[in-house]
Amino acid sequence: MRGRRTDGLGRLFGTRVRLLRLLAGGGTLSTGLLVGVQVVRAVVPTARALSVGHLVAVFGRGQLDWPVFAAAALVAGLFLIDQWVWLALAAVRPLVVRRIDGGLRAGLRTLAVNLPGLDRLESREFQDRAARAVDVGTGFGRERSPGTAAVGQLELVFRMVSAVGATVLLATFSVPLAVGLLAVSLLIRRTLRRQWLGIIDVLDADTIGQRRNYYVSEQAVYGAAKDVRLFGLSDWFAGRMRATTMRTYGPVWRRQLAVLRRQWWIVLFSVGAAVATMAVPAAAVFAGSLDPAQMITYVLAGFGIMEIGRMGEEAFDIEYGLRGVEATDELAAEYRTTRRSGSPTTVTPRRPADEPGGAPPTIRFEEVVFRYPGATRPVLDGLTLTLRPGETVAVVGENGVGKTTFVKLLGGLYRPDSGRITVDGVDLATLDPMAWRQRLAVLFQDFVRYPASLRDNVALTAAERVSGRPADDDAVRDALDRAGATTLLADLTDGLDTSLWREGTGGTDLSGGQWQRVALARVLFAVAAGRRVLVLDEPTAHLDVRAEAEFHERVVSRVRDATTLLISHRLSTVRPAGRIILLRAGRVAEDGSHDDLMALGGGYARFFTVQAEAFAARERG
Ligand SMILES: Nc1ncnc2c1ncn2[C@@H]1O[C@H](COP(=O)(O)OP(=O)(O)OP(=O)(O)O)[C@@H](O)[C@H]1O
Repeated sequence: MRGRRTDGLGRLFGTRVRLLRLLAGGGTLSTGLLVGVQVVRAVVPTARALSVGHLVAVFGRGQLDWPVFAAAALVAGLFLIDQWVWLALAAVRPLVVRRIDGGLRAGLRTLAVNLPGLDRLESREFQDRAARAVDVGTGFGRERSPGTAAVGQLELVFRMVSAVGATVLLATFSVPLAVGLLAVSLLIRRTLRRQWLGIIDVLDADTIGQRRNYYVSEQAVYGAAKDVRLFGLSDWFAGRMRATTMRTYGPVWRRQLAVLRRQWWIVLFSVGAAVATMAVPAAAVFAGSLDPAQMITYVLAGFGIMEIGRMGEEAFDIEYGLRGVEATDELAAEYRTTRRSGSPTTVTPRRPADEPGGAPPTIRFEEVVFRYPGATRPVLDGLTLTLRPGETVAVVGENGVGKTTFVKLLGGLYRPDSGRITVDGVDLATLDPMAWRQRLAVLFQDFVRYPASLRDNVALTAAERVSGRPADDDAVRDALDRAGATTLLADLTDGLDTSLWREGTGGTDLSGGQWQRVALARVLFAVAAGRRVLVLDEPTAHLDVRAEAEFHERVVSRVRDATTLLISHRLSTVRPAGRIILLRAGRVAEDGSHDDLMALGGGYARFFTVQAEAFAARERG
């Protein structure tokens, strides 16, 4: 809970102005229309009070002439306008809201994409803020976002204008009554706001609610669909959902009950204000100082003032959406600070890396130490290693020893805590990260299955090859062929144009092994496009035995002019590599050819023997 409401008036005013400024992002025409509608809504109550009073006055003359009809038409017209503005509001409001939210999200997207490393992106702080910034908070069945907050603020401004207009009108009869009614109404509003908005703090502090959505949608419907059916997990999911719903809404319901119990004095004040609104003008009529027509005008003006005491939805819109605006501002400010301070995630362009297509570089890890944020132990702990241009190096080691982490550091996705990584003698930290990455082609263990055509799935990661012109289909076919996906291509009815997005229209899906071949073709295409460091993290994990056996011959040995880094637990993938490195405890424990390491009789030899025995046993069995 942040206690924003106890902050000073200056800050409150500042945030309100910030919300109004957001309206500029809603588009000139739509925002202009919205303002127009709000002006009409603000004017209607006072105009209605005057027009009804006027109608009664002209009616009282006892003649059915044109002034009577004109006054009646005015009252009816105002009634109709009041109805129509709602229609206009329903059309324009969402447009303005979407535009404001879209603009803020686009800014956030740019910010996230431009953060060069993953460390900031993965930090809990960043993720909390990003989640808050794009949260549409459907807690009370109504969307709340920065856009709705800005529009709500505009609505509130005009509700105030409307109340002030009614106050001025009533003040022509009685200043104390007008000012008193306005003061009581504002007090009621302030109290209601304080009472009800506490609920937003309860919802806001709730991260379990987000997990609730996880049980309902993401996992239950798609990701875990097979498990749910095969293991009969639907009751488990439903139970988790019920439990998290109770944890989320239990406190909210208790808070709502507590607020309702405290409404008695608000009722008293409201009834008192309503009685005064009617009794004071009525007394003046009895005293002969006011005629009945004027009395109606002033009574209606009084009720017009009291309208501001009603806390509309806009108060929730403002308060909830403000959290998104604040989170967006905090992210933007933090990003600016990061740029200025030149911290490890700075995006300031530095020395250009060599262009793609040159010779493979010499890469050195010098005493590199790296620990994930929040982790107790370093994953890499004094890693020293040189990758010479054009060599094929296999990296092996137990699960979790840090092989993928090593690749992430090589890609500049994280920076070492100490030590350094050099590229042809130049510290990687001083290179332009984007340019450096254009020299790498990395197939991660958890490669991405892009919802796009087969052609795009292969060609899109070498954007420098295809940007501005259509992908070279021969090069795409060649990459697919080398990845062993020729049969797959032949089987697809639309060839390279086949959409691999099953959820999309006419799309198809592939098996795990087929996807792996497509992902492999992607990095081979990138190497053919000039990338000079090829990294293959478990590239044979999904392949069948024959494809695995052919892998070195078909794929690795045909890679020219690039350094190849192979990470695998499979001996047939690792063994033919010219050099094998065993990682242990965050450093290089063994380094040499297969024969060297077998002769050493250390960890690699044990790893090899266990696998070879298991394989032989399988063959015998
Ligand atoms: N983003 C992350 N944040 C925190 N810890 C992480 C993160 N990614 C990996 N780790 C931890 O770092 C360690 C090394 O992980 P890494 O993925 O590099 O291992 P690996 O050697 O590639 O393992 P495997 O053989 O199972 O693929 C593990 O203990 C893992 O839990």
